[in-house]
Amino acid sequence: MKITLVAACALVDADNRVLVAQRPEGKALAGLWEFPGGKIEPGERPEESLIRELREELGITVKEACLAPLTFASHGYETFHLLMPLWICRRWEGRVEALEHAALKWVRPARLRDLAMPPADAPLIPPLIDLLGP
Ligand SMILES: Nc1nc2c([nH]c(=O)n2[C@@H]2O[C@H](COP(=O)(O)OP(=O)(O)OP(=O)(O)O)[C@@H](O)[C@H]2O)c(=O)[nH]1
Repeated sequence: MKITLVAACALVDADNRVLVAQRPEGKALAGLWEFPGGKIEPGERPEESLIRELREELGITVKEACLAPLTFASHGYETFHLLMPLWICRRWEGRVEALEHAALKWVRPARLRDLAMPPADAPLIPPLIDLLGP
């Protein structure tokens, strides 16, 4: 089974809310809410790839020093196994915009449980609640 490496980020605002982004129509898992990020391309370090994805998807600039590793997801999908480290980030430049997603929203960590998210993401929620509160 092929392992796909994806770098993802929980952006956290001053009220300890987390940004989630809705996957657009036409893509796998369309309509589900995910953490911004994407596949790590050959030759890229994971942090570089995450910074690139945050710029492409949200239009923000993130410094590597502002990324802190939090946890990871390991999940077997039908055609690949996803290994997805999750960083958290509280500082960035610019204002988030849905450049590639259908919508964005800021949610309290405990409310992530009420959202339709990819199956890989469920184990990411408790560490976020532990860190940020409900
Ligand atoms: N960014 C992100 N991807 C996630 C999350 N959960 C999860 O299962 N994934 C999976 O990780 C992969 C992310 O790849 P991607 O976003 O770069 O690629 P994609 O499916 O849009 O397709 P692409 O091949 O056209 O780039 C997808 O298979 C996606 O379903 C998540 O919270 N954030």
